[in-house]
Amino acid sequence: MKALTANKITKYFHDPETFQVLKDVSFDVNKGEFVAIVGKSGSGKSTLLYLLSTMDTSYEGNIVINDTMVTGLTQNQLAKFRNEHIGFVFQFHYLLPEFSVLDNIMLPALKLKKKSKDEIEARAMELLTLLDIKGHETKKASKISGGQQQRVAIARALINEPAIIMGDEPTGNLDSKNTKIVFDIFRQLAREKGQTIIAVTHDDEFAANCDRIIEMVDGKIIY
Ligand SMILES: Nc1ncnc2c1ncn2[C@@H]1O[C@H](COP(=O)(O)OP(=O)(O)OP(=O)(O)O)[C@@H](O)[C@H]1O
Repeated sequence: MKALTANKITKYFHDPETFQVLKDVSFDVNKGEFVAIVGKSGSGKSTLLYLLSTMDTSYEGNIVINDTMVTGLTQNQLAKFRNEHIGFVFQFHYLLPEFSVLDNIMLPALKLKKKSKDEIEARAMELLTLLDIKGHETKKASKISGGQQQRVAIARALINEPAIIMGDEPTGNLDSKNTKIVFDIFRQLAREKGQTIIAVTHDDEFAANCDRIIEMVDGKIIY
């Protein structure tokens, strides 16, 4: 079963001059697959992930996620779709700095309103334990280290049990011990819960242990 299909994705940037950043990119990702996107700096990985995550809607081609054609949806429809189906871990994790670690993790689930506040808090505490950040839950997000913030962003991405988790260098700020913790969590989510993981990474070992590697060169998939 397909979790995501990208069909003939082409994108241009026009500043300072017109430049084709993605060239007719097509691929599928299966449900429960753990995929790494690799390639040299500037090859278009982050741009592609940004489109797949539905945050950027200016491209040609189309994207289907969980049987929904997301290309063409309105911004309101996309915001709702993202909160329900996609978890994000981006390089700049966009935590709310003045909110506590716990509130940051709980927020997407409180917005979704599918579970009670107590259930959401219990799940957030489980994630804190899993990611080895328990004990920091009442601190402001701005008052913990970069690596801890990264793990809070991962917990936040997982709270709604999204069908797809997308990460741009999800382990970029982490030491090898925490990289392994995060990798193992992703591995387990894909195997046991059928969640699909798509991660842009520069970490060769991380990529080599994924189910599949998608390699980009100059805006095209070559492998
Ligand atoms: N907003 C933008 N306007 C114009 N050009 C851009 C913009 N964002 C990215 N680019 C250019 O598009 C190309 C691809 O960028 P992208 O960030 O997708 O690469 P990447 O493979 O993710 O690189 P890295 O591994 O360094 O993160 C680069 O040449 C970059 O300079």
